Amino acid sequence: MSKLERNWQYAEQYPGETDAIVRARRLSLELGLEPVSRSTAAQLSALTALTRAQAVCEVGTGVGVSGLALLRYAPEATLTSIEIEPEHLREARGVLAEAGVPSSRLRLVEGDARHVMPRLNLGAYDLVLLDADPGQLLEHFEHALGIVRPGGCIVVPGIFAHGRVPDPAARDEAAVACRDLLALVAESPAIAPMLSPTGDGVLTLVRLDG
Ligand SMILES: C[S@@+](CC[C@H](N)C(=O)[O-])C[C@H]1O[C@@H](n2cnc3c(N)ncnc32)[C@H](O)[C@@H]1O
Repeated sequence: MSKLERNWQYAEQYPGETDAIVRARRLSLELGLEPVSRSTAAQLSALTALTRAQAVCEVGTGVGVSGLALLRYAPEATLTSIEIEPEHLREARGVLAEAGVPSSRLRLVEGDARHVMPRLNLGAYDLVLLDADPGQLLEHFEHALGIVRPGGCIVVPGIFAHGRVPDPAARDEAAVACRDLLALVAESPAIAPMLSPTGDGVLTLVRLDG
């Protein structure tokens, strides 16, 4: 194992998780879903604490690993979470209820994010997590940019598309979409981008004022 791989593995094993997140992670893997990694979950928890988040939006609920992480240190926050698969949303509802998250802090929306996001309030969210279909990433990003407040952030886990993005020979839909987003935000005067190798890559985009 190389030094970089050891660093990565250490960072992934470092964060402690609540019992509820551990249970959700197990369920998620049983259902064949890919939840955010441990270190990514820790970053999400810290980001909502850092931004003192009141309103968080998530695209791709899965069964709730990232949702629990987003709410972990944000006692004031409400989570709007969008999921296209009714079965995933049903499991997530159970996971979040069992974890003791009051229903008043949750808005779980069943539907395609491409149709749901345009109905959300503009500039109203402190943090928007995009963790759904990478092929639709650019479309989700355009909507996210509209609903995040200035100074808030958009977080995209899995931005390396299972390690294919850094491989120039990889030209599948997900890798191309991730590369296109990375190129777009690198040029944008409206965004401060931060790329981290956590998990399968986490791209954090701060929407600048103005
Ligand atoms: C990687 S999983 C999400 C994992 C979750 N964020 C977690 O950490 O537990 C991706 C989810 O996005 C959902 N999804 C895919 N396309 C979607 C869309 N257009 N709108 C809403 N949800 C979508 C899938 O059904 C799946 O549950």
